[in-house]
Amino acid sequence: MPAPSVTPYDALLVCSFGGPNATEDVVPFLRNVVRGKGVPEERLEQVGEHYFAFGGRSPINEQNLALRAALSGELQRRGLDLPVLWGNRNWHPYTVDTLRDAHAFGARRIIVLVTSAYASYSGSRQYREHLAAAVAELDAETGGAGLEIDIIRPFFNDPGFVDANTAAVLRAVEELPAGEGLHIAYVTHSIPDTMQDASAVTGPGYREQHEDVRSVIDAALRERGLEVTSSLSYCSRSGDPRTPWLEPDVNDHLAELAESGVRRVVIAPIGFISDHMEVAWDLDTEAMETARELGLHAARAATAGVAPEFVGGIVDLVLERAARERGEDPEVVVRGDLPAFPDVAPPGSCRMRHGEVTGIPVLAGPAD
Ligand SMILES: CC1=C(CCC(=O)O)c2cc3nc(cc4[nH]c(cc5[nH]c(cc1n2)c(C)c5CCC(=O)O)c(CCC(=O)O)c4C)C(CCC(=O)O)=C3C
Ligand SMILES: [Fe+2]
Repeated sequence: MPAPSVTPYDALLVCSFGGPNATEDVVPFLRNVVRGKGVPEERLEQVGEHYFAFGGRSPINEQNLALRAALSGELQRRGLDLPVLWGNRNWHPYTVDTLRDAHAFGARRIIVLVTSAYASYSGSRQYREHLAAAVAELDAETGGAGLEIDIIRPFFNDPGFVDANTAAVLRAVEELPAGEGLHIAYVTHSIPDTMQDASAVTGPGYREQHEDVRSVIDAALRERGLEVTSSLSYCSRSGDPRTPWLEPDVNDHLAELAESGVRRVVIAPIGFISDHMEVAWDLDTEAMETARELGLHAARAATAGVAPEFVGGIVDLVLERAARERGEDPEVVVRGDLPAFPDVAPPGSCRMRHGEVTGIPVLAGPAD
């Protein structure tokens, strides 16, 4: 077996959503996020209040810095020489600025970790539109920067991600008092039904990807003798209230669970990789309060964050892709029943945003 190598890459870019750092950032950040999206003003004001309640500061930036440091540490531990960079879609440091610096320092070929585990318009195609725009902007500035960018495939079924989530659910179960009626409420970000349908055109859809992870974690719990029931519900719905989004909402769902005799519940945010605002507000603040009001014992499972399994899995994915780019045929390991997503998805996948087909240029990459 050849020695692990990051060739042909010059850098790993962590490409994330971004979030405000201070009160005065909140409104311009939100404007960036919803530009052209038709999110009603009342919803924006509501979400603004969530950020203001946290002093105008999203936890997401510190979490991405921690992830960058953990990835750097793991690469160094394995003797791999690959700088790790960070850039965002919606707030500083913007991807284009990070890429401009990387290019000035001589980077030409960059592998990108998009910080969404699941493929859908929001979690994959939109990042590819964003990266294409950044590369085009640099090309225009430099008369052809010649940056080549590859994106790591969606990693929802990567052993590192799944194992980190399994371990987190097990720890959360231990926080609950002993007793009957244990339910694992897996939670993810809701998306419009049209976005769900589009995610399922060329491969397993967004919901189906989550169902796959749910069944792997359930099986791991049962293997340890835990009797559980489980479900998938959704948080953070946005948009026009008349537009259908994936349901049930986690709060409504908790009420149904309490009604049906569930007494102990683990809220497992498998849709998110860190405890950013959706988790801190929609789950830790709102859903946990709902659970308390319903008299449920509830514990929130940790997100993957910088769990060693997760970080190690991402480095494995970098090595896997690098090997393929060198023309080798590396082993590909997944958990669950779904296959690994292709490096470059078939044309037409995840095209639908809110019912309209987007005509925005994209980089070749996962989910299209
Ligand atoms: C699937 C999905 C993920 C999960 C995958 C992933 O992890 O990436 C995700 C993550 C995130 N979403 C985030 C923030 C926001 N998302 C919004 C709006 C929207 N999200 C959507 C989908 C998703 N979003 C959609 C379909 C919309 C409607 C508008 C549109 O079509 O795009 C809005 C506008 C206000 C509102 O209406 O909520 C905000 C502020 C943050 C940062 C949090 C922080 O600051 O800590 C993160 C990580
Ligand atoms: Fe979002």
